[in-house]
Amino acid sequence: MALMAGLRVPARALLRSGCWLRGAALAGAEAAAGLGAGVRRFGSQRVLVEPDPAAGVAVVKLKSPPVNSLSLELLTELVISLEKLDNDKTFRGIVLTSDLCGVFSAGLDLTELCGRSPAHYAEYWRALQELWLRLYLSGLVSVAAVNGASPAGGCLLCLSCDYRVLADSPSCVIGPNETRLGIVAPFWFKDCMVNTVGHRAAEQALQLGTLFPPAEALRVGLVDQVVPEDQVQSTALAAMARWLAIPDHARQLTKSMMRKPTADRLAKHREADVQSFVSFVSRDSIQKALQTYLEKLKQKG
Ligand SMILES: CCCC/C=C\CC(=O)SCCNC(=O)CCNC(=O)[C@H](O)C(C)(C)COP(=O)(O)OP(=O)(O)OC[C@H]1O[C@@H](n2cnc3c(N)ncnc32)[C@H](O)[C@@H]1OP(=O)(O)O
Repeated sequence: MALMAGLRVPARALLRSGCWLRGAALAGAEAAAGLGAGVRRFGSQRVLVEPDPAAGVAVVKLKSPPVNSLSLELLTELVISLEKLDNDKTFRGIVLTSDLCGVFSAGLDLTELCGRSPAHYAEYWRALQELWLRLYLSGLVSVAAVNGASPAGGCLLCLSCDYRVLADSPSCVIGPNETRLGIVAPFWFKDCMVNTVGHRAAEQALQLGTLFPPAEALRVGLVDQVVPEDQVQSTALAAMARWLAIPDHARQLTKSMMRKPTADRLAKHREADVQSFVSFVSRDSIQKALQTYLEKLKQKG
């Protein structure tokens, strides 16, 4: 383990994909996009917010090493940041990205789903629902700058945004791989997939647990653009400018018209969905499958 700014970060996470070497190039790209030195950042331990008040845009960076897995803490901090931005009239759009190299988000934190109490599972699932509803229905324009792998819950975050830009790198796979872990995506994740790629492609990807490489993700419509790694954030900001050219009230009403029926399916039955998750994840067979998967991940490391 290496110690960095008070965080315990595995050395291999820092070395991943030549992160240190690429840091300078990415900082240059950020500066070119107007988000370099001098910008006052805020946020929390795991969510960094880089505001550009003049543009009305905030870049929201997940920074929960080693892989931005969606722990209860990360979910909670992200909800708080989004709520703040949603309620601040300075901002009209957010770019959601990762502060880590090579990983956007590893999806749900599997340690939250293994060996915990039913009460914990329920609290965790409520936090995930809350994040999804807030992001999916946000009045802000949301662009995902997907600069790393984005399986399962990571893919859900991207699908909840209005537009997706993915880095063109073999490690930047994205998709709903739940079935490969022996678990099942919730119906609202399925709905998001269907709304984005259509029923047939969603069904295949969900059943097979497909992780799409960038070209395939673009072909199927899971992402809107694939660009070189060092252009992900600047491309996301350029896309944002196009979306912000539309008057907010018209765009927001249209977004709500498109998305509210999907969100309402969950919003109206949240507690039943929590209970269904708790009883599913508490099953011995599911606990065993998740533990085996987690152990394999750890052995790989
Ligand atoms: C029940 C219904 C729920 C349905 C909804 C959503 C389901 C999910 O989201 S389940 C999670 C699915 N996610 C995955 O399958 C991704 C698993 N991770 C990976 O494939 C790789 O870690 C990844 C490609 C993201 C990054 O690869 P590397 O850069 O090579 O990192 P490592 O694999 O070495 O991992 C480092 C470290 O992190 C731990 N890890 C990874 N993913 C998770 C996770 N999702 N939850 C918890 N912990 C995770 C991994 O075990 C390593 O730990 P250490 O060995 O202790 O360092």
